[in-house]
Amino acid sequence: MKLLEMKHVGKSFGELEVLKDISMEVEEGEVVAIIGPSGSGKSTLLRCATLLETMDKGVLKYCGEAATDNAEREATHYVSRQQLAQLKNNFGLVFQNFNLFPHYSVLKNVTDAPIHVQKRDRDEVYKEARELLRKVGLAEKENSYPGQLSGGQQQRVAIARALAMNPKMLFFDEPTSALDPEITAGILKVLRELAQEKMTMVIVTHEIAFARKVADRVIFMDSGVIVEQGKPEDVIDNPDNERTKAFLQKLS
Ligand SMILES: Nc1ncnc2c1ncn2[C@@H]1O[C@H](COP(=O)(O)OP(=O)(O)OP(=O)(O)O)[C@@H](O)[C@H]1O
Repeated sequence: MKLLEMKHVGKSFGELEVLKDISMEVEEGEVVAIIGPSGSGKSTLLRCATLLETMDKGVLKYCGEAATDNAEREATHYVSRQQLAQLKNNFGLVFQNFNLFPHYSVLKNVTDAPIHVQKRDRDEVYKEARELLRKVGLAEKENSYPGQLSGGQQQRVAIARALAMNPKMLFFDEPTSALDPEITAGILKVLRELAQEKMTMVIVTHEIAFARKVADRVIFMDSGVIVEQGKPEDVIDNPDNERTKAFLQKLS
């Protein structure tokens, strides 16, 4: 089953055309890494996929259900606000800067939205949240505040918080770029465990080694288009396209 479909997506900021006729799909259970040079449109694509940015053109679907009501390639109209809120329940988001509530404890950061937004049973949410904190290796930290944690620990709280909403898929925007390599390994471990449990994930990353280790499929973007995509061993180790080759060579 396709959890995410984007067809012929276009997005400009003023004169700057940032996404040019992008089409991509994500299958249930797949881990997709999006790589590419700075300014190639990776974050904008992720922001369009997660309804943080409106597209100018194109179709967006979650689990076959349209978030846009337009015909392909015509101006985009999103479904109603209420439907949008429901569609947002399909996915969780993890950002580079963690976005935790500084005045909430770790446990409250994880439980707040399931209780107050999803209106789920309090006891059940607390039980699940403690299990999630154990899973990301932070069981001992439930009463700490974000400011008392390292960057890597904060990022693991952010992952637990996203998982607490029971999403069908998780989107990550540069989850490790604020972290040093040793701490990145801890995040990689958590993501690999999630991948083993068949959590569907889309990860925008600058880190090619990270993409290679975690992704089933790598998408290389340049200047607002998808230039090449496939298995990490093909796209990263054996790219077909000259632009991909040039990008990877520059990094090595
Ligand atoms: N809200 C905005 N208003 C105007 N221009 C924007 C906005 N958001 C992004 N851009 C521009 O769109 C282009 C693509 O940005 P985007 O952040 O999607 O690239 P990226 O591939 O994620 O880059 P990076 O790897 O540096 O994060 C850049 O030129 C950026 O300056």
